[in-house]
Amino acid sequence: MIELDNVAYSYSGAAILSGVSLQLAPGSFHFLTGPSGSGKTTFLKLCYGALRPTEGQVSIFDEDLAAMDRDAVAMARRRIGVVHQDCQFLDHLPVAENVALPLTVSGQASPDQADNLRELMTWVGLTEKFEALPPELSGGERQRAALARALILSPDVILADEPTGNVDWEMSQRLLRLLVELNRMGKTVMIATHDLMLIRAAKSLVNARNLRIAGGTLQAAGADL
Ligand SMILES: Nc1ncnc2c1ncn2[C@@H]1O[C@H](COP(=O)(O)OP(=O)(O)OP(=O)(O)O)[C@@H](O)[C@H]1O
Repeated sequence: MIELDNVAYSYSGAAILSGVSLQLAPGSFHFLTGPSGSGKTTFLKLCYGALRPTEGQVSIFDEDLAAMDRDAVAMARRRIGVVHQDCQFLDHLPVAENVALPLTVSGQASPDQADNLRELMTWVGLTEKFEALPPELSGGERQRAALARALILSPDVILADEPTGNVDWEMSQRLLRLLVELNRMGKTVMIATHDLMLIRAAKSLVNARNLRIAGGTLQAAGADL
């Protein structure tokens, strides 16, 4: 689905990642850990074409990112749901409109999708929050709304950047169960997280591959997780 081959990335000459190779196979489940500032968000951005590698090759759904123009990247992005670390809501729009925003932006809003939106809001447990504004949500509600927005275009791949940041353990487990359920439906999932307890909790639910970024390279995470 997504493949990185010997990828390097630098911000204005400052090297962040080098020699990174990975295949995200259909239906796979990955955790990505690493110290703060090690490059997890950068790695996810390379996976969904928000950044182009300084060296090496990124392929998204079998297309070489280097050969894709903005429209082609935008089309591919519709198949990748991203849960951003900071949620990135428009605070003046009700939660349901924020969740539906990818539909509106991609010109796909239709009456059918109103049902889809309702179903999704129910699935993440936010039926009561349709009309609420984002600042009125709790941390866990924000994270679930961010997940719903990432799913509104029925993506094949879900990339979640700290989806359980700032929520309690019960909510973390609830979010994990939602992501595992999506994986059981056949979706490819990658979760970047600092939360090693979450990774341990996932062991009984899903056969995940655990990766770690350290010293600018991507490695298999140790058995100590
Ligand atoms: N737009 C940018 N311009 C310059 N440097 C950046 C930019 N974005 C990130 N960086 C730097 O790149 C490095 C990796 O950042 P990144 O956000 O990928 O790390 P992270 O592992 O996701 O961190 P955290 O766990 O704290 O979210 C950091 O040193 C960061 O300061």
